[in-house]
Amino acid sequence: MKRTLIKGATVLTMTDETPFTGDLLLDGEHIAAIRPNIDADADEVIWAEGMIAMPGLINAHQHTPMSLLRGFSDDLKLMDWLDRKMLPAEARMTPEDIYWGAKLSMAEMIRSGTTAFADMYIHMNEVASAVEETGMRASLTRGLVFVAEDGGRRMKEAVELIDRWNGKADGRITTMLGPHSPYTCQPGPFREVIELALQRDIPIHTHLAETKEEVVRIREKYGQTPTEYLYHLGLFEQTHALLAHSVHLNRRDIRLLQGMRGGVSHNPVSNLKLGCGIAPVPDLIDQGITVGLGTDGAGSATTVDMFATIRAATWLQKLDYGDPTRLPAWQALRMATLESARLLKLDAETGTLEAGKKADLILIDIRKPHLQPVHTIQSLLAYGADGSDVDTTIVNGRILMRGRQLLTINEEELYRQVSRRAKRITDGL
Ligand SMILES: CSC[C@H]1O[C@@H](n2cnc3c(O)ncnc32)[C@H](O)[C@@H]1O
Ligand SMILES: [Zn+2]
Repeated sequence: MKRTLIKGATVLTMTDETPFTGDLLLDGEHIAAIRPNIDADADEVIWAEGMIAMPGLINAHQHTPMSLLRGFSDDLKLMDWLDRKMLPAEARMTPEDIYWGAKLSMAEMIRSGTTAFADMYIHMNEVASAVEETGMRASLTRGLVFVAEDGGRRMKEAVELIDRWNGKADGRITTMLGPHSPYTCQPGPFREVIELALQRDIPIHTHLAETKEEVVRIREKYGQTPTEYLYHLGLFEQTHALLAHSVHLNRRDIRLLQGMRGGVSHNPVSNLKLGCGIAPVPDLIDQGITVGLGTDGAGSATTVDMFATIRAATWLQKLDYGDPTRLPAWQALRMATLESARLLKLDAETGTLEAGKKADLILIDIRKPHLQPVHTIQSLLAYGADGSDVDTTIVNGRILMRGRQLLTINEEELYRQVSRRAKRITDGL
């Protein structure tokens, strides 16, 4: 097993707010030790003076292949964007397109310090292959829309994905079930998915209350809010549910989520760009609900840089409340690490730097004008850093990027493939 020694970093474990100067010893997939000074034999030594070592960021809501649709359709309302632009483009995507789109997202994520993500899309076998090759950690979900109308094909694919990939790629791949949303999944199929999730102990990944239009649609159809709809289907009783967005929740909705397993992925950049609204993040946290951070797909958010997401999350709450004490830097960083890990059920393995946990970590180069001088590390990370400040990305003890060179992805070939495929998919739409 390979041993890697990282020397002289400013270590922010994310277990508490106090950084220290020290070393990390990685033994195979795990962190073997973290302390001020480690003298040990290692196969590789990384000299990390001037760098912050912290847990890799965890993107709790992605649609990785949508990077092929980045910039294809902007400045539309969600339902128009989805129905008129995304769905027709997705109908043209081949499994190979999905593979290259997913890889493009993974290149961007590794480059900007993300080590794990939750993904929901179609042709997920190809996404899984890309995860296996790039070395990232992921929780994968076959998105389920209108399953009552396809003779069981999508449900079959969802189950096949779980059977084929759960626990694979050295345990880096886990799986979920993905009823897309209250407005695309009718009560019968949604209930079936919940039962299956319970039988097989698989978490559920879904979208909830993203727009006002969704709230109106669900009220017209079922006489309930989207949250009440999912509550009455039994989603929050026993399943671990990852709820993307949860922007339009009233007080009663928030009470219905109290005590749930799982929690909410807040996706501020996507919400801002689609004009969806501001999620009630402080109220959710006050009620003890886990809130992590995600980007959503690049088709809506344009960027999947989690540093941009952290910054947007804090600014949005400060603006919304007219109060700069809301969602401070430390809390936003915790959302992007440990809280997101909880949403993916990966908090025993990642989300903080601790001996015994998986070696998923990043080194951020702060020898740059916009990251000096250093008063408070968490302030620099949340308000000043960009993904491009990440120097090194390590997942499961394997170095995926070093000195900003990707080691598991051929970028030249990647850009050739995606530009050709993106043109074909969107031509004339
Ligand atoms: C069936 S796979 C997932 C499905 O979700 C669509 N999608 C991407 N972003 C969003 C969003 O913000 N809200 C709702 N649906 C979204 C994507 O285009 C796929 O069709
Ligand atoms: Zn989404």
